[in-house]
Amino acid sequence: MSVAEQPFILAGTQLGSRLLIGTAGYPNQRIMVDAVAASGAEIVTLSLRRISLAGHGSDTAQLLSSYRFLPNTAGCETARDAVLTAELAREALGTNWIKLEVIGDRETLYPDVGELLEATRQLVEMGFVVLPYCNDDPVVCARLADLGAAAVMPMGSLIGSGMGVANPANLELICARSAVPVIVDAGLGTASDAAIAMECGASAVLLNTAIAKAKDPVRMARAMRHAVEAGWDARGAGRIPRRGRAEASSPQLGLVGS
Ligand SMILES: CC(=O)[C@@H](O)[C@H](O)COP(=O)(O)O
Repeated sequence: MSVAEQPFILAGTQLGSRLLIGTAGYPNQRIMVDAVAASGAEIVTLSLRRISLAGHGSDTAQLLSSYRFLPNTAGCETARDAVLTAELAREALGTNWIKLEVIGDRETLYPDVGELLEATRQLVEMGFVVLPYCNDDPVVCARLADLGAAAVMPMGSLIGSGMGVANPANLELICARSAVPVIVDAGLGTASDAAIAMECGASAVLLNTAIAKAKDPVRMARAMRHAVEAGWDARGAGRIPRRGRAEASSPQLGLVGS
């Protein structure tokens, strides 16, 4: 079944696209808007720091008003900060969906797992739809799902690194076990990385830098759209097993001399 035929259900909402994209770091707003359109994404992330709370000017939220917003708690380092940021985002954007980032290390931007679990617990209790960015660790992902996260968002690799899916074996394990959708978030650098994430069994991918910092962001957004669809279809189609020997792809029987 192709992407178009099989809907993606996230927190009870049916979505046609399995690509979520970030809105930061584009050369200018026009390119950002065109890239978002080319990606086919329905959900865009917004950092609260970039939303105009004053409600004037062509801020990012106004330009993207036809999309579903996923505010994120980028820059938060404690559960307390993240909960406060989520409450402000709900007020500013009128959505209870939140991409939860609680960073534990400023150099690697790795999550602080303890604070992340605590923030998830509190936000779920407060009625938020929580989508936590987390380590590619099956135990952490299971704990987040147990706490009521609507999806888990394990890292492909370090945010902004473009290193792709650093640990496909972990990702396959997470996808095979997860009770909630798995959205691979961060580190994807090009279209093949997005396809690999989907082939590992992810329900969707979230990315920003690979598109925003590409030489041609609109073209890369289109490539990502196709890659996510191709990866989903390939996963559904079932890949052939890897073999350490050749096997003729054309039948040999009946050939003269065989
Ligand atoms: C947009 C967003 O939410 C980022 O914080 C996210 O983690 C994306 O990472 P990349 O920029 O590596 O795609």
